[in-house]
Amino acid sequence: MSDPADVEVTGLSFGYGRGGHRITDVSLSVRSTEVCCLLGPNGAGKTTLLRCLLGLLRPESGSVRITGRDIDTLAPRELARRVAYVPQSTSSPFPFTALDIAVMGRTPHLGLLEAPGAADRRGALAQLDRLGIARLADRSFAALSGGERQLVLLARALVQEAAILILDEPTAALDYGNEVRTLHVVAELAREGHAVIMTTHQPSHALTYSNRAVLMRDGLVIADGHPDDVVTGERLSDLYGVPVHVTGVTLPPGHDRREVRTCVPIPAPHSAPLLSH
Ligand SMILES: Nc1ncnc2c1ncn2[C@@H]1O[C@H](COP(=O)(O)OP(=O)(O)OP(=O)(O)O)[C@@H](O)[C@H]1O
Repeated sequence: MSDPADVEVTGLSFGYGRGGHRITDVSLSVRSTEVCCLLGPNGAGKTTLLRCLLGLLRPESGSVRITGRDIDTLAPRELARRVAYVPQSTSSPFPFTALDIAVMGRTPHLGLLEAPGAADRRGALAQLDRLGIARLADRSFAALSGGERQLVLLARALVQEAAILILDEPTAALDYGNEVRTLHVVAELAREGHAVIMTTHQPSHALTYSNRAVLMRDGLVIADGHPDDVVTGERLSDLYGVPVHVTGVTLPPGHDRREVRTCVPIPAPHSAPLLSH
């Protein structure tokens, strides 16, 4: 028998009360070294699925196994050593610095009343540095921009040293440079052996940085496979209801990869480019 998948979801269904929105019969397994991008329109159920994977929502039926263990058998600290989560956005009413927030990622590794020590703070600083934000270490978390906060929360997740990373739109608030740098780190983490599940509204993220894409609509998984097979112009056009073209772009010589694929919207018929003044 092969090793258990890092995350194995089988026949999972969940609904927000009677007549509320639902996800239905979702099965998904994501293994070490995979970056799995969850794509789908607003309200498709992506965050709901992530919250079920984290044990924050209790499914009506089906199971979630984390590194071979049923999630219901894992105590919160055990779960936190296995899975780190970066939510869409968070603030803090308390006067924590960015470094304080990042150090909180050590909590599942500390004793009950143990405070983080110098080594924990050094480790957290190293992760802030990996994401290019060491300069923010002593700034108040509450006073950071949305994008800066997002990077600090990602640093906290890295400090947690969990094998599984669950990222809800991790680049939504980032400028272009930070978006690309963050996705490079995500791909690097998968190469190091992590399993990453991330939601995104950018199909190009799946095409360029992931090796697995899952498309969701109305609470159902409608496609699951390698991004080259799943993230096609036809599928995206159907999923988002707008015409989209997926194409390969040849990179200049000197790069590891010769081609990356990306997607572009097809302009409305008879639309000329806008004139510049
Ligand atoms: N706490 C809640 N109570 C009731 N309904 C909810 C709750 N949270 C989400 N929903 C509904 O469930 C559906 C799926 O929401 P979810 O946040 O999972 O979608 P999503 O795919 O992550 O969307 P987005 O891309 O906009 O973040 C939505 O219609 C939403 O209104």
